[in-house]
Amino acid sequence: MTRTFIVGGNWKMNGSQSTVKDLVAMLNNANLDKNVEVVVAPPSLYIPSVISTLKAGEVAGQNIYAESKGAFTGEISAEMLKDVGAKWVIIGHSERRHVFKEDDKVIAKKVKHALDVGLKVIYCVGETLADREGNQTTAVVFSQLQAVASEIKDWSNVVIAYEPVWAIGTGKVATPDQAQEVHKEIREWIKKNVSPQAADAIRIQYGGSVNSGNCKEIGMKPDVDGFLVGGASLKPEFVDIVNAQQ
Ligand SMILES: O=C[C@H](O)COP(=O)(O)O
Repeated sequence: MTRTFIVGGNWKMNGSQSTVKDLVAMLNNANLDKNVEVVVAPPSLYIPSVISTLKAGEVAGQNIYAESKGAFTGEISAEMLKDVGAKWVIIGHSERRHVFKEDDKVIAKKVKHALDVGLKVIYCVGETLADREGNQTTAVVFSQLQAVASEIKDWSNVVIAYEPVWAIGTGKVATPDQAQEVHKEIREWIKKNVSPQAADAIRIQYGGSVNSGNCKEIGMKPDVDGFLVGGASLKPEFVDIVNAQQ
């Protein structure tokens, strides 16, 4: 099966009204590869303005809370994202896991809730440097997948982002072979634990220090179906990353 390449730009907690406007204009004016799906995740406050101005792709939230509404100061819900027109949400990002101490249980609950509400999910998994050095990469990634598999059966609206924690924001990108090896293991896991059809269809992005210089080689690997880009998604080189498959 041909999987549509998908490139996400996670803007994290960066930008201002003016830089967000500039980024949207840059994307709208770029000649982006029509065969690549583009999703950008602005900070929540800027989501409505990006939705109303971006022509070049769809919009994601960077996080949600697992409940629909209520006394959860500071949080936003999947329903709210849906209400303002977002199509996607990123869940389980390494910064949510490590800075905000979200565990697999709450993350899995968020994935289920987002899918129930009708959002598509970019579900992030990945090992720390200590995990990798202790040969625990697949054990960690599989347990992150299992947590979600305990909550959902249908993975058709899920994209998996494999983001080794040691590669995020560090400039230490995984080699194409390292990325391929884990992506292949993830696909095998989906085959065994969900279904062969799901394994064939699911898209697996690589994230962690992706830039215009390294994306082509990683993107050529057979089990790499896109990227989740942080730092470089705030720069003009994001266009080169989207267009790297041409
Ligand atoms: O969500 C994106 C990842 O955390 C990657 O960030 P980075 O490209 O700045 O390393």
